[in-house]
Amino acid sequence: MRVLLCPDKFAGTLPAQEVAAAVADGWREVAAGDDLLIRPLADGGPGFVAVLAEALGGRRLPVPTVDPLGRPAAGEILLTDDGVAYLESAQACGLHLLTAAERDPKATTSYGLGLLVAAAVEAGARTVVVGLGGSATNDGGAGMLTALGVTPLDQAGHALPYGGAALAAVAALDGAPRLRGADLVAATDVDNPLLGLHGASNVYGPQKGATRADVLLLDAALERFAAVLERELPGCPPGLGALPGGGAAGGLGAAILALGGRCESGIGLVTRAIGLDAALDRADLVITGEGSFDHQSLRGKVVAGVAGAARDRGVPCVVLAGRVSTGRREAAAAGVTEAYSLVEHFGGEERGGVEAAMGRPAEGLRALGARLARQWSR
Ligand SMILES: Nc1ncnc2c1ncn2[C@@H]1O[C@H](COP(=O)(O)OP(=O)(O)OP(=O)(O)O)[C@@H](O)[C@H]1O
Ligand SMILES: O=C(O)[C@H](O)CO
Repeated sequence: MRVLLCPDKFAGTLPAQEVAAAVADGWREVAAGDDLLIRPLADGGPGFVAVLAEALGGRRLPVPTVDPLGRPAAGEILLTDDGVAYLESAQACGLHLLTAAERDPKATTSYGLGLLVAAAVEAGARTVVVGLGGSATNDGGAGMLTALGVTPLDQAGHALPYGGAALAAVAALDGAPRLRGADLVAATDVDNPLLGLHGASNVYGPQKGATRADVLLLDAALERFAAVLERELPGCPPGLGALPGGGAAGGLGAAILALGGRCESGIGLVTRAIGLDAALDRADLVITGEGSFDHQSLRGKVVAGVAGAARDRGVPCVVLAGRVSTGRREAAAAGVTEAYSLVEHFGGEERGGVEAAMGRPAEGLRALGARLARQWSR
């Protein structure tokens, strides 16, 4: 039997590779002879580089960088033989790098991502693919641009402080981007535009700590910044504020577009790179999953995408998640055959299941892997 294991991360508890490895361990305890295809997934957010490194090979280069508050952070670039560098915004801008009290998109900066891009260019990359998502920043990529040699200035010609709020005073740019002709690609987790009701500040600002008043201020500041980028960067497309993907990672998508780059779907890029379609064609059972399997998952691109693709091929698809809150019927309509939760596995919410699920996720996934093998292996 051929089983395809292609989970997303369990945000906050386990990276996608460890989810897949734990389920595989459990399955093999019961049915060692089965053929397990392990293809962890990512959508541009945390884990993008690690997932691609496993699938593509190449050289992993550690690069010291800074976090959204300017403190040292560990970054990494994946360099492949064909001159493509892959890096991820979450390593420098990630929400997971801050405590809840530190979250403030008025002040957080994407400067650290600029250091990673600069290092990729320095290492000779001809194309730099930047995974976007899971960020704590809403600075329209202003910090990244600064690290690449383009400094936002106020009316008096002074460099602006870091953070999204300062862009309310942006009037001009100084300098030219140091990219040595490299092409930029944003691999985005969402296709929201930079501005407006569906834009970065309104939709993702609150999860980064923005109040209602902050959201209004940040959206207006980004509008002003977009006008400056359009006016001063020769490669910037018109109508920057409305372009799909521009609102990913607090407007980093728009900054990459402004530098003459393009945006594409992160999960689309990852599934192509790892050959997911071919793996699905060969599978007798698909196991996917994520931290929280909820109504958002059914509209999202990772788990819903896998389940839909499995259904199209008539292959059963099982979801394993930390918690499950979808109805059976709506999950079935999306192509999900069965869904299991770690919280239930550990006895349910009333019996300490949440603490156990959060504290010992790999143990629970191993047990669920064994249970699925007992049920499905033939
Ligand atoms: N081991 C676990 N046990 C129980 N719940 C978990 C576990 N790991 C993660 N979660 C829950 O899942 C949530 C994260 O959901 P998930 O992994 O689906 O990502 P997300 O936040 O929806 O981000 P994305 O949009 O990138 O998928 C956490 O906030 C937590 O509530
Ligand atoms: O980082 C963010 O702002 C969200 O994940 C959307 O890209």
